[in-house]
Amino acid sequence: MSVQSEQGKKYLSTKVTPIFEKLVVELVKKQPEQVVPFMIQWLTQNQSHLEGGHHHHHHEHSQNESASDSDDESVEDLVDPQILIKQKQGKTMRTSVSAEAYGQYNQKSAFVAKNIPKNANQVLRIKQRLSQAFMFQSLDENEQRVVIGAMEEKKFKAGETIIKQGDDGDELYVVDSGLLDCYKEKANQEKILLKTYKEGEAFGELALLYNAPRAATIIAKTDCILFSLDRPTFNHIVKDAAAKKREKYEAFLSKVEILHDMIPYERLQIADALHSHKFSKGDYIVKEGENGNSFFILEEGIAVATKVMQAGQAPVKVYEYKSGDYFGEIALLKNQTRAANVIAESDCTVVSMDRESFKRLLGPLEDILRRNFHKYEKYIN
Ligand SMILES: Nc1ncnc2c1ncn2[C@@H]1O[C@@H]2COP(=O)(O)O[C@H]2[C@H]1O
Repeated sequence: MSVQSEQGKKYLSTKVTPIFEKLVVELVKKQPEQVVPFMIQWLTQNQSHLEGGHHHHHHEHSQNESASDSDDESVEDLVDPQILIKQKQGKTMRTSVSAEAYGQYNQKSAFVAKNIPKNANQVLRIKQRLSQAFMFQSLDENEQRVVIGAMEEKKFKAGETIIKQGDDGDELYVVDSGLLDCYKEKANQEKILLKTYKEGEAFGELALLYNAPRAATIIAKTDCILFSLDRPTFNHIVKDAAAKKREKYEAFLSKVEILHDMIPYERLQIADALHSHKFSKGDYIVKEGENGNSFFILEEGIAVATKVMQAGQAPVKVYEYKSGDYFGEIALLKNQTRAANVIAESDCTVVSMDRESFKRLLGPLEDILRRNFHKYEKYIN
C-alpha cells in the first residue's frame, strides 16, 4: 500500500494522523528535552485510549442516545447539535493553538486532494449545485476547483440507502437530481421522517464536521444522482469555515425569537447561509423604494426604520430594532420595493441571507412572518 494510494491516505487520515496530532500537542505543551523517550512513554501510557478510544466513544454515545429515547419524544429532541458543538469546542479548547499549528503544517506537507476526471457537463452541474448548497457558497475559485476535482458522481436507485444512522461516515453528498428522504430511527426501530432533500441540497456533513456517527438515515425516494465529497478534501477545504460559522451563529440564532420553534439542525443550516456585514452609525442598511433581495437579522447594535409618510416631507421614525430582530422580509414576501429605510442608529453588525436561501430556509415560517406584518400595519400599504 503506497502513501499516495486512496487506501494509504485513508489509513493515514483515520488511524495515524489523529494520534500524531495528540502527540504533537503534548510535545508542544511539555517541550521535553529528550523527545524520543518522552514520545515512547506517552504512547505507551496512552496506548489503549488512543487505539480503542474512537469506537468505544461511539458506542457510549449511541447507548446514551437510546437510553434517553422515549416514545413521546418530539422531533426537536431527537438531535441536539449543541451536544456535538460542545464536544467539538471541548476538543478545540484542549488542543487549541498547538494543534492548529500542527494542522497547518500537516495540511501543506501531506494533503493532496484527489482528482477524479470529469467532462465539461459534469463540471458545470457540480458548479451549479455548489452555488446552491449553503456550505459551499463562500469558497473562493481555487477552493472550488479543488472541491470539483475531488467530487465523484454517484447514481442510486429509488429505495437504496445512502447513509445509515449509527454508521461511521466518510463522505458528504450534494444532490444533483432526484429526491431523498431523511429518517431518524428510534430505539424501537420506528422511523421518523425529518425531511426530503432535493437538488442543490447537501447532507451527510454532521459526521464529518463533528467526527460523530451518522445522525440519521438517508434513503433515495426516486432514482438519484449525487456528487460525493471525501472526508480529507472536506476537512482541508470546507470544514473549518463551516464549523466556525455554525459555532459562531448557533448561540445567537437560538435567541432569535422568530427562529425559536425550529429544530436546532435547521438553525445550523441557517448559519451556513448567513453573511455578516458591519455598518457605522448613520449608514443605510436598507433604502426605501429600492429593490430588495436580502433578509436581515440585527446581530449587534440598534437600528431604526424610517419612512416618508407624506410626499415631500422628511421620513419619520416608524420602528426600532435591537439584537435578534429581523427586517427586510416584506419586500421578499410581497415582491415589492423596500417599504422603509433601515438606518444604523449605532455601529451595527447585521447578518443577511439572499432571497433564495430565505425561501428555502424560512419558507416554513412564512405564515408567522406575515402575521407579524401587523407591527407595521399603519405604515405599509
Ligand atoms: N434533524 C436532523 N438531525 C440530524 N441529521 C439530519 C437532520 N436533518 C437532516 N440531517 C442530515 O442527515 C445526515 C445523516 O448523516 P450525518 O449525520 O453525517 O449528517 C446528517 C444531516 O446531513
